[in-house]
Order: sequence, then structure tokens, then C-alpha cells
Amino acid sequence: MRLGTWILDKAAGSDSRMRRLIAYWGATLLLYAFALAFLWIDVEFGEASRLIATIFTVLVLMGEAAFFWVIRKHERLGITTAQLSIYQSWFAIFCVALAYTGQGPLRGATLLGLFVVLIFSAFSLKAREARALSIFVVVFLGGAMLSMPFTVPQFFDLKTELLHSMLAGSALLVVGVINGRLSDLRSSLKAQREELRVAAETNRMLATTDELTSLPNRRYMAELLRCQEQRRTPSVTSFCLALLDLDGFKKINDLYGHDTGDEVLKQFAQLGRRQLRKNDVLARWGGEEFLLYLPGTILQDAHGVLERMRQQVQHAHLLNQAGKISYTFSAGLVELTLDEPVEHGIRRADALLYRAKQRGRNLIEMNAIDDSITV
Ligand SMILES: Nc1nc2c(ncn2[C@@H]2O[C@H](COP(=O)(O)OP(=O)(O)OP(=O)(O)O)[C@@H](O)[C@H]2O)c(=O)[nH]1
Repeated sequence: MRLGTWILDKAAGSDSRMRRLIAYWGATLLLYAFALAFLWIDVEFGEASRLIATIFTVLVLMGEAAFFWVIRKHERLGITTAQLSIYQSWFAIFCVALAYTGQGPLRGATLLGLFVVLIFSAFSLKAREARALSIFVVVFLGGAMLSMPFTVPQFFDLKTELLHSMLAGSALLVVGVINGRLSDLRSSLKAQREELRVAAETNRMLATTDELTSLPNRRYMAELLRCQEQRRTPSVTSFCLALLDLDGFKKINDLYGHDTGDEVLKQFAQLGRRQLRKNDVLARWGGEEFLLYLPGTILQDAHGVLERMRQQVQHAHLLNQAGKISYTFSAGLVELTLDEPVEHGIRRADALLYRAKQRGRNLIEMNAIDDSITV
């Protein structure tokens, strides 16, 4: 076991796909070794052709060496693993046919190799590819079997060859049925995998996205800030946080209804997002409150962004049956110190937001890092 792992380490490295391919290759090498031993024993008993045994041996050794090289380089050569399987199967069938023609009376045993190749192909090839391989077997091996009694009648008799052809034909039939079933199974597994992938993606989306506004939700933002906090180093440039809250939102709900309130929240989210860079994140923090994360931004620049957003929102309006509904927001903006916990930064932003509300709303309140504000 340990020896096998050691050989795999040396031959295939650590890539699991390469290890699998080389392991398959090793299994075929073992099979060829058995076939060669069998053939050479037959040669020693004077029952098989030494010439064909020699050709077969050279062919197998060169073929296997070439396949080892191709498997190792298949990605660089642009060969898929399915193509590799096809080439290996065709080569194996060719070898089976050659060994068959050179073997003595025990050549029927060579057909065992054919069964192995066909079963292997049922697992690795698509139904269409396996069909093409079966046709190759019928034409090539069947042709070899049936032509031998006429070309070397002293060694091959027609009755035996017909029996062997029927045996090979029934193997093809069985493999054809197995392959059809495997192909169905593979298709349904693929469909299930895709369903699972979509379900996982939907779950991830639902877990991190606010359903109403389609903005990232509080859970996502909290996680993002937690990661940001862990990654903070002196070389990381400053970042800002702002808490935004719609002004008099309760009144909008009361006057126009909850559904209209929802529409306002959605429109606000769209307007807000439009003002931001790709790396900025606006999340729904809860109710009509939003948290804005501006990485790599100093306080003055962040204030510029928020001010633009404030003006945009102030001049926009929601159009519904009740007419034009205007709304505004207030915000508390802070730049975080290098060692300041995010939680503390958010509390400072909240205190500033409160100050903006106190001072009349539709305002952005900010303070420098060392500015004192009770949190
Ligand atoms: N339509 C709607 N309303 C919500 C949602 N979440 C919270 N609200 C409402 O938002 C309102 C917030 O009201 P308040 O906290 O009094 O704040 P405000 O009326 O905006 O007043 P100020 O913040 O002081 O300007 C409440 O009436 C909540 O019911 C929501 O998802 N949809």
C-alpha cells in the first residue's frame, strides 16, 4: 500500500485528478503484464507465434510509455480525460486483436482482455463514444477472427472463430446495456448536482441579501467588517463607515401605507448604490437604517460621496397614485482609527446620526478621529 502511494507520489505528484489517471494507467499496465506473461508462456510451449509475441511486447511497452507521457502532459496538449480514455480503449482493442491472432489454441482467453476494456469503457465513455468503440471491435476484431481461418487455415478453424465471434458479440451486447444504464445514471447525477449547486447558491444569496432592497444584509456586512477588522495592519489605508437613516419614515408609512414605504426603501437603495464605487458596500442594517462601508477612503472624500448621495435623494421622488413622494436621509460618518474596534466606530457613527437628526435632518454629520463625541 505504502509502495503504491510512493510510486503514485513520484509518478503523479499531489494533484488528485492526475493521481487517478496514473492509477488507471497502472491498472492497465498490470493487465498488459498478465497478457504478456500469458502470451510468452504460450510461446514457450510452442503454441503461439514468437514474432507476434515480440511485436506485441514492443507495441505494449511503447504504447504504455507513450500513454504515460500523454497523461502527464494532457492538459498542455489540450487533450481531455474522455479523449484519453478513448485512445487507451482503441489501443487496447488493437492489442487484443493482435494478441488473438498470435495466440495458439488458448486464444479464447485473450477475449477476457476485451471484456475488461469494454467494462472499463462503460464507466468512462459516453454512450455515443462506447458505441463507436463497439463498432471498432466488431469491424477490427471480428474481421481478424473471421479472416484468420482463410489466411492461416492450419492454425485457425472457422467453427472456433465463429464461436469466439459470438462470445465477443454477446459481451458487446451486455456492455451496451450496462453503458445505457450508466449513461442514464450519469445524466441524472449531473442534473442532481446542478440542482444542488443552484440550491446552495440560492441559500447563500438568501442568507446574505436583503429581500426587499436586494442590498447585502446585516449578516453579510457584519461578517465583512469582522474580516476587515482581522486584516487591519499599519499598511492598510483608512476606511470610513456611515450610518444612514431615512428621515420621518414613519410618516411616509402612515400617510401612504407600508407598501409605499417599501417602494421608498427600494428606490433609496438603488439611488445609493449608483453613487458608490465597486468596492464600497451599502447594506441594509435594519428597518430604514443603512450602513455604508467605504474602504481606502479618507473622511473628506467619504463626506463628498455622502453629500452627493444626499442631494440625489433630496431631488428624487417616488411617483405613485398619491403623487410625488419626496424623502431625505441623515447620516453619521466616521473614519476609523487603526486600532479602533469596528463596533466602536459604528457607535460613533450612530451618535453622529442622532446629532444630525437633532440638528434638523437631511444632514451629514461627521467628526475627525480625535473629535470627542459621547458614544
Ligand atoms: N415600509 C416599511 N417600513 C419599515 C420597514 N422597516 C421599518 N419600517 C418603519 O420605519 C419607521 C421608522 O420610524 P422611526 O424609527 O420613528 O423613525 P422616522 O420616522 O424615520 O424618524 P426619524 O428617523 O427620527 O427621522 C417605523 O414606522 C417602522 O415601522 C420596512 O421594511 N418597510
